[in-house]
Amino acid sequence: MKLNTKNLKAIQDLYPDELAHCYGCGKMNPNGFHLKSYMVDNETIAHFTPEPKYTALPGSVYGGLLASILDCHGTGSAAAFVCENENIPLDGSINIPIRCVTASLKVDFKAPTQMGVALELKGKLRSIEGRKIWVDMTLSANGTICASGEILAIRLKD
Ligand SMILES: CCCCCCCCCC(=O)SCCNC(=O)CCNC(=O)[C@H](O)C(C)(C)COP(=O)(O)OP(=O)(O)OC[C@H]1O[C@@H](n2cnc3c(N)ncnc32)[C@H](O)[C@@H]1OP(=O)(O)O
Repeated sequence: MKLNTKNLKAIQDLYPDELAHCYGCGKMNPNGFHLKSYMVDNETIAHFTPEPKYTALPGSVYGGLLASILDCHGTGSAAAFVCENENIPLDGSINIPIRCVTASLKVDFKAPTQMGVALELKGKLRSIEGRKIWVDMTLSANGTICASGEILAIRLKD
């Protein structure tokens, strides 16, 4: 189902400009994917429609692309969950002061991912332990979960 983002701020758009050059999600990278993740009811959600050049077998999406967008959805989700935990607003009133990078990313490919449709990524917080944030993710096409992922994101020191 299409997410109405009219009154929502993308987590990645709250990164300060100097930290927004990531190929997967940075708003300052003119050649990147510009993945945008949103916090909705204690879970994170993003939609992304791959271009046909990211083909694996004809009609299905290349797994490396799926891992890339799960990576960026995961770090964005981790930052957002820390913000929620620390009552830092995600409404765009400030840039978020939390920076998280990927230490570990696991992806299980469960079914071929159909090309030509909007993929839906969801993230749920598993736990926060000090600087370590674990997020569980799914990636669906047409309502079918095609991949699941788990990320360990590390909050960078100030
Ligand atoms: C500024 C970012 C803005 C947003 C950009 C979007 C990012 C998009 C997603 C990406 O592609 S990020 C790029 C890919 N990732 C990297 O390049 C990270 C490379 N690794 C590092 O820079 C460091 O290893 C890292 C910052 C993750 C950790 O180094 P630190 O010196 O800050 O911490 P430390 O090594 O003490 O680890 C902190 C904790 O995490 C644990 N840890 C670190 N790496 C781990 C690992 N791989 N598996 C399991 N645990 C791990 C480590 O054991 C420790 O646990 P404890 O606190 O319990 O002792």
